[in-house]
Amino acid sequence: MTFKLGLTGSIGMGKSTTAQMFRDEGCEVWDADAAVHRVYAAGGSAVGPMRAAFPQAIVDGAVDRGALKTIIAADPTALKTIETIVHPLLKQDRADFLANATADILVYDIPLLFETGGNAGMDAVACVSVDAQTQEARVLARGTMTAEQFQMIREKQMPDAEKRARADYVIVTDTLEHARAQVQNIVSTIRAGLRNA
Ligand SMILES: CC(C)(COP(=O)(O)OP(=O)(O)OC[C@H]1O[C@@H](n2cnc3c(N)ncnc32)[C@H](O)[C@@H]1O)[C@@H](O)C(=O)NCCC(=O)NCCS
Ligand SMILES: Nc1ncnc2c1ncn2[C@@H]1O[C@H](COP(=O)(O)OP(=O)(O)OP(=O)(O)O)[C@@H](O)[C@H]1O
Repeated sequence: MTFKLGLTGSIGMGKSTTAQMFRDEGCEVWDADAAVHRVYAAGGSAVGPMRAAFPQAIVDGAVDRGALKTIIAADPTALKTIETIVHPLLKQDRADFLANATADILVYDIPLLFETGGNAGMDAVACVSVDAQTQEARVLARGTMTAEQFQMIREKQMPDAEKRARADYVIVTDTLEHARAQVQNIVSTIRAGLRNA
């Protein structure tokens, strides 16, 4: 039997770092942000429809994320249009992952899991969380977004408190050691359940 665990959390809360910890425990991970990178790349399935909607976002045959962020900052409705184009294209990528997966626990790292109703297809959901100041400091330290761009993205996401309330597991990402211990606990609990199923 295969267990599907959704992994979600607001921007910069530590999803990617925590997803790697699940890989270290032998889980296989489908990463929605990485899938977006694949469809945006030259030759990717998003390039044609994105060119039609936002010609200025195409640079060297690929969707350019810097250009997209400028477009989103100038037009608050642009992100919705992008989602309408991109989200259906991720379905094939995700189906390919499932068809090739062999691990007992499959982790779906999806920032907008609750927002898109994707939690319905999961056996359980884990949410990464840390205090708002740490979240902002971590995102701005990456140097890929301005404070305004960060606030705009955060406002479009379900509040952290609501995500935590809806999740089966909350992983506090205050330190790497603490997060890893929580991941190991979750994996042990799920594997014990699989053995007894
Ligand atoms: C907004 C974009 C240009 C920012 O690119 P950038 O490389 O700076 O950031 P990255 O892609 O790593 O995303 C960082 C985080 O932003 C948040 N985020 C991204 N897209 C969205 C969105 N549509 N709504 C709310 N939050 C979002 C997530 O928490 C994500 O983990 C990019 O994320 C994008 O094109 N988003 C639209 C596609 C989408 O909906 N992706 C979400 C995964 S399903
Ligand atoms: N448990 C942790 N302890 C300390 N630092 C952490 C922890 N988890 C993540 N971080 C740090 O926080 C930053 C953001 O982490 P990460 O990229 O994993 O977040 P994310 O949720 O995937 O981000 P985004 O939603 O923007 O894609 C990184 O600099 C990472 O090193």
